[in-house]
Amino acid sequence: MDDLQLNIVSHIKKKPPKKPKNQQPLPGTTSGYKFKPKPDFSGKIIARKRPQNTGPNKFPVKRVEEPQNKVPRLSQPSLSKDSLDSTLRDLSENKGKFHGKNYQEINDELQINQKPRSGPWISSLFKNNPDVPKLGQKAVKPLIEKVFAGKTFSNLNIHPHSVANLEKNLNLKELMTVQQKAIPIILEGRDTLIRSQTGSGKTLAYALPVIEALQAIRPKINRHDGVRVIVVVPTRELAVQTFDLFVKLVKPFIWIVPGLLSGGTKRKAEKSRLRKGLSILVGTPGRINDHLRHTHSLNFSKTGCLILDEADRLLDMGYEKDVAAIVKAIEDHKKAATYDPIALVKQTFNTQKLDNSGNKDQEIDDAGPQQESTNVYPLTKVFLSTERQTILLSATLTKAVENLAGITMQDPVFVDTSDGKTVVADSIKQNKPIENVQPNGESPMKTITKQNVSSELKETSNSKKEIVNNADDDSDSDYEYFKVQKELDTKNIDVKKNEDENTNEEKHINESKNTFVQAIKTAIGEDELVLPATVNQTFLIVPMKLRLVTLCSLIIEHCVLNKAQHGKMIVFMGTHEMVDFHTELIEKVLTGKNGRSKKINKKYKEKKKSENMDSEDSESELEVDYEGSVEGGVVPQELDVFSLHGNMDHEKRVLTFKQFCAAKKGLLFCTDVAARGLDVHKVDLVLQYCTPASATDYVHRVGRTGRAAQVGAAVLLLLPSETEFVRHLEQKRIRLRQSDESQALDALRSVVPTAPTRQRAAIALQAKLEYTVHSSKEWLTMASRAFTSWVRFYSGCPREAREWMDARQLHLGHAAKAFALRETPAAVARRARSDPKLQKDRPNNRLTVHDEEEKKRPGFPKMKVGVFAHKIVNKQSSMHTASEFDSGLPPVDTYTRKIKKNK
Ligand SMILES: Nc1ncnc2c1ncn2[C@@H]1O[C@H](COP(=O)(O)OP(=O)(O)OP(=O)(O)O)[C@@H](O)[C@H]1O
Repeated sequence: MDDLQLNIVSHIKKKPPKKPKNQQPLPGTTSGYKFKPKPDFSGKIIARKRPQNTGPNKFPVKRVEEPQNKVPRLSQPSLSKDSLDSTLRDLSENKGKFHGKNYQEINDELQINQKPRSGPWISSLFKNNPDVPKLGQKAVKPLIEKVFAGKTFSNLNIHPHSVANLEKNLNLKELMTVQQKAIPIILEGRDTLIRSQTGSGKTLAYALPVIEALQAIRPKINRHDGVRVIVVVPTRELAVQTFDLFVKLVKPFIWIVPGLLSGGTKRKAEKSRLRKGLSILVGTPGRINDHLRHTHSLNFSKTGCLILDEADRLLDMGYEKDVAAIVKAIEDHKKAATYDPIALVKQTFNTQKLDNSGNKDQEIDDAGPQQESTNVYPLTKVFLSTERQTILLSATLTKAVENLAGITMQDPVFVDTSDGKTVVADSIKQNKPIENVQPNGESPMKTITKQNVSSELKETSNSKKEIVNNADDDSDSDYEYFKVQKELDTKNIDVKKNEDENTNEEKHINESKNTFVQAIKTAIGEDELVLPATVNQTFLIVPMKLRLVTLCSLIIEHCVLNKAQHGKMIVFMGTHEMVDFHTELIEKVLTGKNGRSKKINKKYKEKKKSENMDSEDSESELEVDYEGSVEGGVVPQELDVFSLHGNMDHEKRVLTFKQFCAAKKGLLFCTDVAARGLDVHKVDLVLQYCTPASATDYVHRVGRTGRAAQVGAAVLLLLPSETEFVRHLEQKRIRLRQSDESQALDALRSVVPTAPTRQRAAIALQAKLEYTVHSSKEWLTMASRAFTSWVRFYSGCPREAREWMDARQLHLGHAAKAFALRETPAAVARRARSDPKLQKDRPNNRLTVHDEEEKKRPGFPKMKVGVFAHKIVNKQSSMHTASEFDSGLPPVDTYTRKIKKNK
């Protein structure tokens, strides 16, 4: 890779390869070093081994006389016969170990003890890089969504206390488009599928009507009644954020109690919270399901509303089993509760009262006299019936969401807010009447069926059993069960329809159902994605070796030099190992602060600044910077660096998120775990350091900026081999502008003022980064781990993404440089293999995964992968999950076994 590498290699006695006699030298091969043509770099010749002081240098450097005591060269170990004998003895006695140390330890020691060569630092940073193509822009007209509706909350006819609370405590006055469209529909009690761009206020669009409907229930709801609303979100941070919003919204209605169940926290505390009772439950699917199995006080018999936020992500992440279990639990608990005649009579009585009066003064309230009148919404009646409303939301829809909608929703409405095709597609034109609960627990619709077509019902129940049995035989999954239920329901509706004299209405329903299906199909089929128009989207094509210095430059430019802005920046990376490594390295090198887990070699900490500081020679100035600034940083210490990924300790994760939200300036390195739903105030730059695996991921990552019509910027860092992704985005109507990569390093000159050019500044910074990484074994291990995880992530990307993420195009030697490593990829991989951390099993994001318990779970043992959607979705999903929680591949041993097998 470079000079240092060659020195290290020289220590390991290698057997010279056998040369066949009279062999002619290969073309492109000189006696000193070998050249090998690389197919990726369009005919360019790449030096595999760099010549040492041979040939003319592009940047002629002045050789400085080497002081004797400054940087000793590593001398070739001379082995006498005796020492060779003892070495061999040692090797045989210690099973491959050399003087009690294994090869890896010796190599690491060499790497750490390796001092920079005296004389000017010769860098290969700007050599042998592939050309950066200039991509022309295609004529793409992005879809635009109007964010604000131009109306106020008082236009919604909601409780005046809510309006006042929104205005005073949340500082929200004007309605957003999605809120204006969705809130009345949700209040009608209709199942709703909502698609609107990131940061467009979807959370409030469902939270507000749900609270409105709950506060209108009389007698007032009691926290011991059981959970009324369940909100399922894919990540813990989003759960915390959503819960916080509910807490703010229920302030005027203190009898409504929201609660949070998110993974990573103590189950005991959550259990006691559940025992006390919750009206609104916000949580991650795994944890909710966990409590369903272990906490008896969790009761869904009165749950009237199920909300699945970021529905596509929930399915992508492989949570379909958990979502199915939650839906099934609601239905089961509701069915079980219908056998309580007293509760039913009470419920029916209350519903009738609401129907008849709507006037609160006449109501009997257990909680005491009422102070004000309330509206009674159809959704309130849903809460008092055995019905359930389902709301699905996302900024991006997938086929899997359509399937989920088909299975879990009844007569749904589709709300899409993108301009030009704003739809509120209704599956029935008239509102579906909400049926009152009958004392026997059946809805009137079913009662009619019972009275009039008893034989039909017999047949139905037989067929129900039959189908359920079949489902048991075939696949025990809850989804199969729901599909069956759905079929039966449709059958019931058909029976009713046949009896209905009004055939015109039936036609009406069918037509409008088609409108809904059509609208969803169009939304998914057209494959068009919408991003806030206020986000300036650009991309930078940067050769592999320059990625790390470019990252530093962008951070300095944005978080340090840019005084006008708030300077909050999010950097998305592929794996959690990368996040950890970059957080520590950037913090150490740029700010000079020590991260949490570093145990830097004291020997190097005590290193003094170079004596050559005052030299006038610009080349040696670079040297000075390189040798002298390992201790301190290059930017002010105020820059706070945070990291967030799924492999972090829960408390640390939540704390980091809150700290980053509260910080005025800051830099967050994260995986895709932060890509969904997170609403961090005033993030003005999103940098995608690793290319996303899909256009959808791109949209959600970019969506962390430019929220609620604020201005933002998004930069996508691409390798020259990844440019196809820009075309892929253009097909989805996303337009990006190419930035000039030559200017991307400009900011570095401000931190290396002695450097005459930006290239020189980049070389100096790269040297500092490399020197830091090679200063201790911990650093080397961390860098190797990050490098290996990235290679695995890249080569394990979903098939669809291979169009732009082709692992065959990678130059791994260059990639190692982007992780500040000077070794060959093979040596890096060897170190990573010897790292015990990588031998561990992958975490799988589940709180309690007891195989035995899993087997006992009703419905799940025979769950088939891909029940929801076709196989590709599942394959992609495993990758999505991996990118968040892990390096992306199975544990090392499985991986190696696979490779061996393939060979
Ligand atoms: N009516 C409003 N007026 C002004 N700001 C609002 C309004 N409603 C919501 N917001 C703010 O808009 C921001 C984004 O809202 P929210 O997180 O609900 O967006 P979202 O559509 O769910 O985004 P994502 O798709 O990324 O999850 C929040 O900071 C929220 O406080």
